[in-house]
Amino acid sequence: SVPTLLSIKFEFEPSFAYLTVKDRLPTILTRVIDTIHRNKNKFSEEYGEEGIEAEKQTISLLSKLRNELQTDKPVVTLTDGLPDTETWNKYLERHQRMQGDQDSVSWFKSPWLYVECYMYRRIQEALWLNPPISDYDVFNEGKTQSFFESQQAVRILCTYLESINKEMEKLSKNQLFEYFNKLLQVSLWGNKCDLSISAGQDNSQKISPIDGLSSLQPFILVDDSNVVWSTLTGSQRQGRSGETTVCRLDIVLDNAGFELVTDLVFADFLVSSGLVREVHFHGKSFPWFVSDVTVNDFQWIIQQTMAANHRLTSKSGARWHSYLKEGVWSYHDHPFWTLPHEFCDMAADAPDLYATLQGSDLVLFKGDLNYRKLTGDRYWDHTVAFRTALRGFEPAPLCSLRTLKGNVQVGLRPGQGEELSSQEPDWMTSSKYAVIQFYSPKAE
Ligand SMILES: O=P(O)(O)OC[C@H]1O[C@](O)(CO)[C@@H](O)[C@@H]1O
Ligand SMILES: [Mg+2]
Repeated sequence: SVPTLLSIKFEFEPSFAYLTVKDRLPTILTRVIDTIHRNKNKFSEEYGEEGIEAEKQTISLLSKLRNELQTDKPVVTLTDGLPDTETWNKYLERHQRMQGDQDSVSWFKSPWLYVECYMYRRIQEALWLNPPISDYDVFNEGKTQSFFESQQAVRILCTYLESINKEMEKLSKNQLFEYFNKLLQVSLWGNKCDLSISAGQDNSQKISPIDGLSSLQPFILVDDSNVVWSTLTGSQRQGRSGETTVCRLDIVLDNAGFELVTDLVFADFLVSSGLVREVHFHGKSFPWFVSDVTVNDFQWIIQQTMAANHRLTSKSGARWHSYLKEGVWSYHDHPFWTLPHEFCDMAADAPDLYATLQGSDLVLFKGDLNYRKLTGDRYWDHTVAFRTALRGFEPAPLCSLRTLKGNVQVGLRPGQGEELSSQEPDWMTSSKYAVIQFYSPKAE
């Protein structure tokens, strides 16, 4: 049977979920309110009286939201009348029906995944109800700052990439496999740099992303990188016999800043090496979970890389820009990614997006939130098969690249979870451990 959803006050207090809602979410909200207030003059310069009024109204809505959260008030319907508003309100109704009455769905008595996603949607509602500051990205400062504070690591990575590109033609398959593995792991550990777990505090990349890889290897609990490699090379082989079906890769992105650079470097290597013909990137439709990538972040980081006063970094940026212009790379967003839904609901609730992913040869899911949605954020036993936890979500061969920052992990060996719990009680939430976890419906 399917285990229940992770809730906030279920097992024992303080759970990571409980501490998230009790401490980190209010901290994130306070930072948002502070950011808007600090930009009061900017809004009045840009929009005059209207800007000042919008700032005031938005802050009062966000203060009300923080109070509702901290006093465990019932979750309320959205009122901003946007395309996904009804979906959110229906989802609330569904939970209210399941829990029996209107007021039972409250901040601390609801599934963790739901209320955490709901908070970011409510932040957006507060802005969307107050044009002209509707499109203001309350997390932009943190995202740009974390990028600038990762500059040294960005340069090291682009220098490494350019050195590979220089000798690409001469590389043997084994050498190609070595570089593939390294850059896959760099993208994996890039996921440590999310600003939600740090409640907006600096969480940029300080150490060299390449040199540290071997010391991090023992912390990869599930490593399916070999199957990812054979999936890519398998698809390519068909291409080489003249059929034009070489691999299409989709990357469901997570955080902006350094993590996005690691994803772009990996995608660049796969295209330059001929392992992949095209890459489709999937981002969020609005600012989400503090640091998740939006279209503005995606374009900004490529521009910043192009404009870098470091020759090899700007060379990489220029190539990325040309990939976008030529259509080798494309950026997409879909409202489904900013809903609280488990991915096993995608085929029914977002059939267009499911069909899009079915056109891919491999879908990479970056990060912890995507993993929680892949597995339904439920109390699965650690030894349950990844396929079981996916509950029918199998649009294409897929792989999660995730550092553990939430209380769900499946596909472990018998005893592996218990052993980790005995050594480190917070092994699932410290982002010290990671997984490269693959599943292919084709393999079944
Ligand atoms: O950016 P990521 O890897 O999805 O991490 C998001 C973080 O936010 C959380 O929701 C906790 O607030 C966890 O999922 C994770 O710790
Ligand atoms: Mg994130």
